[in-house]
Amino acid sequence: MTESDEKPYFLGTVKAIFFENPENLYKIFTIKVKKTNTGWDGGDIVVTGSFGEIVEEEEYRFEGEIVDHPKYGQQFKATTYKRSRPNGRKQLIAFFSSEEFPGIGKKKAEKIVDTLGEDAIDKILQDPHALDFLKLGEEKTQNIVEQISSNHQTEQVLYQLNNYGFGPTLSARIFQKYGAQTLDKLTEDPYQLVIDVKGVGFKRADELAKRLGITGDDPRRIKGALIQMVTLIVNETGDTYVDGQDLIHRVGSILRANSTDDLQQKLLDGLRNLVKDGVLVVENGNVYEKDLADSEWSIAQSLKMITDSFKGVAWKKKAMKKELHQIESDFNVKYDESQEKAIEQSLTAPIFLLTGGPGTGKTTIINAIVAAYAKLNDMPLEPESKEYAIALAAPTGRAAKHMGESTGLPAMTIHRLLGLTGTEDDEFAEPSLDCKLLIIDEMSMVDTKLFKVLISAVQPGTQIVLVGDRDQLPSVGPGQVFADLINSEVFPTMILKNIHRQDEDSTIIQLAHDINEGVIVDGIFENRADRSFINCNSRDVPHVLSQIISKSGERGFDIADVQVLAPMYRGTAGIDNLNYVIQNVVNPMTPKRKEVSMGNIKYRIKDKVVYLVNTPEDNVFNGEIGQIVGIILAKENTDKVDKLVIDFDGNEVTLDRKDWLNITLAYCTSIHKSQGSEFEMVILPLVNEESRMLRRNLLYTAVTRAKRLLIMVGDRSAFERSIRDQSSERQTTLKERIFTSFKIKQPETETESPDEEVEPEETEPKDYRLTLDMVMNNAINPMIGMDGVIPSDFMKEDKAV
Ligand SMILES: Nc1ncnc2c1ncn2[C@@H]1O[C@H](COP(=O)(O)OP(=O)(O)OP(=O)(O)O)[C@@H](O)[C@H]1O
Repeated sequence: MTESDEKPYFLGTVKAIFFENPENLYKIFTIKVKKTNTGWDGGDIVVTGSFGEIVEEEEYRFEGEIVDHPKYGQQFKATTYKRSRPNGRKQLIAFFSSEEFPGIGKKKAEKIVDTLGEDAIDKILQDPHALDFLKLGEEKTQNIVEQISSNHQTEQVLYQLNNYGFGPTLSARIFQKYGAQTLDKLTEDPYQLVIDVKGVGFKRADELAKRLGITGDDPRRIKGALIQMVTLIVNETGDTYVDGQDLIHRVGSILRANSTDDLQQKLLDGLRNLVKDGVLVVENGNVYEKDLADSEWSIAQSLKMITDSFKGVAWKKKAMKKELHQIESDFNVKYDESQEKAIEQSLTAPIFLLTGGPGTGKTTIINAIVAAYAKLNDMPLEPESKEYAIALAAPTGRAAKHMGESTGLPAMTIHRLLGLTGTEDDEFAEPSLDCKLLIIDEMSMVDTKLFKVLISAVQPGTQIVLVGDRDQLPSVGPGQVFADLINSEVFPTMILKNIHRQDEDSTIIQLAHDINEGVIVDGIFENRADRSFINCNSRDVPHVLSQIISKSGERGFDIADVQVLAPMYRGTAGIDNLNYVIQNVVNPMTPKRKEVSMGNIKYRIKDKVVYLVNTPEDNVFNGEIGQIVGIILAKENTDKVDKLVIDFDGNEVTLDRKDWLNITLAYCTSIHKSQGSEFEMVILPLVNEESRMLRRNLLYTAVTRAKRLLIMVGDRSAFERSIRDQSSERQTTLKERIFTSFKIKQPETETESPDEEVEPEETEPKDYRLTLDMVMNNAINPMIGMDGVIPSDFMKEDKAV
């Protein structure tokens, strides 16, 4: 279709930008066509692509291709673009006097063109002092020069990133990170991207490196592979460190293609340099991301500070006993022995841990603690009052809501409490909490990094109560903070065992407790009033689920109360397919309905969706479930953008298309995501194909989400396997950090004989672990971690290895 060998292009003036994603620079706008080689004669055309700054009413040249969008028809998908330089005196005067350059009116613009001529722009780009004659003052002149050159640079950089194969999102992130220096940084060391830019992995950096001629065992390549592998492994396993031997082995095999005999030595050198640069930490043969290593130390030290700064309580034990009796009478409850002890300990200890399965009274105890604390400390239980200093928080929006409802007091997500945004900015946040009593619910979901920020924010003298169920799934992010704190036995802890929920017909809670004990009871697959099991293979799961859901209405369940929980996204019985299937059963498309799509997902009014990020400004948080109540198409609103209106439990939020990546369908969600939420009816499909995921804590977590009805579907053996297989503990060193900070002698490990003096290793290293240890032991300052602040130049005294 082109008239010449030139790439297809359009030259035209931008009329209206009607979509703009600030995160990835993706834009959609129309242009008034001035010239093209495509033969297009359809008038204005819609242009899409990722662009730096695009100014309306300005002229650009776009290269790319015409595509046929299934819904919007023919558009021009631009891969590169260039702002047309204003041409001739008239255009140049209009350019300089435009709104882009405040302070320059028509007179001054004329003066610029008269003085610098028609190549004024080039002259300014080459010589930042070219405009000095205008005598606008240093700052103003500089602003104008920067504006002109930044337009110029952004275009160049994005063009080059596109050539390097980066899509719009990554290009934007890279550009935001390095700015004008992007191209220099990339050519110098493309692997630095792995460290600096989220979303760039080793493979991507490696492809770029290859184009730049960096291959084989180049130290930069080794460094990139090491750092990426550590991140990959900790996120995959949930451990806070990686075994050094394993790391060297795995990285070695990635780089194998060009391996040389001394690759191993080079890997160790690479590791040492990363330690020197403060990116990784090595200790006892284990390799940590610096941030995770620091977080563990920081947690331990904060806990110690909180413990040390607690000066005891101002009231007598007798007063507490009396108050508890009063509360029992007010709440009409008689606490059992362990519950009573839990309340007493939480009121008298600086840090108290409370764990228990469903129905053991955790919420009941939180209520008692709050009431007793307020009374004993003469604090009004009125959040508006100046003296009120209790903070209640949980890791998810739903859990926080539950906490708020059951206490009648304000409760919020930990992110909100700390003023975190859930974005990369949080890395630099240093929040401070001014409460006197802090209670965290669903503590098992809190990961190492979040707990570090939370506990660092606590001020001396604050009392802390951490509540959760240690047998549930651990946090999504690395670490198992709650389990580690309990296992350390450093803090007073109560494990609640008695089930108090009084419902005669309820067998779900007992089932959950049996599962937790690893007991495969005879009755598990028998039908009861509140639970049943349907045996079928994975192929039949979608069909069986459709049937159950169609009939759930007859049993009095609204679809909002029915939640399907599954372990994995892929597969016939996976979350993605089940969402698709269920949506077509409960909310099918009909010819007159509105429907919008994002990727493979279609959205209709009434669809159940889940929010995937934290947006405190809209009061919606990760994991919250809502319903689509409105679809406003681009042509129906002045913003010219498709919008979804979603009702999150009374909080209506409007999401522009660019934000739709923050939601997904929620008829079926992952068991991991369901933590901290409860549902009237839970349908739980488990099949043998998911064997990699099937563990006791997964099944236990899923079953404990069901309040009134639980329907288990799938392979009987998949359920049995889940009950039998306990997940292995995550590897962390938080407990050891706590022991060190609290100066507690570490228990001897099993391999060491307590009677024998361990002789220092004198033989030649036999394996990677010893080599690594030797290398690193020479390199590491013996004070490493002792104060939680590891100086970045601690390798300065480094000896040659
Ligand atoms: N000592 C008690 N005597 C009588 N009833 C109790 C007692 N403790 C708790 N309960 C009741 O048992 C039920 C479960 O208690 P609660 O909700 O506090 O448990 P939980 O551990 O928070 O459970 P879940 O995690 O499932 O929410 C509630 O109805 C509560 O009123």
